[in-house]
Amino acid sequence: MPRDRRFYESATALAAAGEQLHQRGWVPATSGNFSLRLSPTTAIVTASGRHKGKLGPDDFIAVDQSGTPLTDGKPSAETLLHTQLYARFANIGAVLHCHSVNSTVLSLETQGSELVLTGYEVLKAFSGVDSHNTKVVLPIFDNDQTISRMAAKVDTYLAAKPDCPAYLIRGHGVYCWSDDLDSCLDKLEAVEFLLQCELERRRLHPGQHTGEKQ
Ligand SMILES: CSC[C@@H](O)[C@@H](O)C(=O)COP(=O)(O)O
Ligand SMILES: [Zn+2]
Repeated sequence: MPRDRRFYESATALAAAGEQLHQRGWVPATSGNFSLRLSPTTAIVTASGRHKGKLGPDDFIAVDQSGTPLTDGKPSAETLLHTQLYARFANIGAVLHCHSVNSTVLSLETQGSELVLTGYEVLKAFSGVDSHNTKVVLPIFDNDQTISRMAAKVDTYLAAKPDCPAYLIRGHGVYCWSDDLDSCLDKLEAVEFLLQCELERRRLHPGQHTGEKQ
């Protein structure tokens, strides 16, 4: 597949997003991966092992829906976690994966398989949520170096709960998706804000784990 104008425009947009996310401390030490949909069945994803705050045009690979590379290079080790979202949700155009301190610590400190968020005005940043009184659930999947196995668990969950706004991987980070890159960045910012609020509450009330389902 040739790297066309759409490929390079997408690469440029993702590189700028990576710089911003790195400045916020959400993609330390080459962690994280990003993608944008190129067509109904293809996407551009970050190359594996690159520093996500210093991405250049050669640090991106086009892949098909099964994660097979269509251009030269090695796509992210977690490509399948991106392509499965494009396959499941025909309307989405962007996926961001980050390793913030908040998502890493909170997913480790939460014993159950779900983090329940309620009472926060910022929940309204998620589509379909119109009140702070709503309960929004972020599932937490156990980390697994076999990505296909983790992707299967994520897919089963999302098939049952298609309104899920994002998910956490225990001790690892967060995956977030949306219509386009700008709205995905906004959503990620909302998720990170809410995770920080939950962590602060736990610091204020140690022993009282709020927002946690066993
Ligand atoms: C630097 S450790 C993080 C990796 O193991 C992985 O979780 C990650 O997010 C980046 O992997 P990558 O293959 O570069 O997309
Ligand atoms: Zn990761």
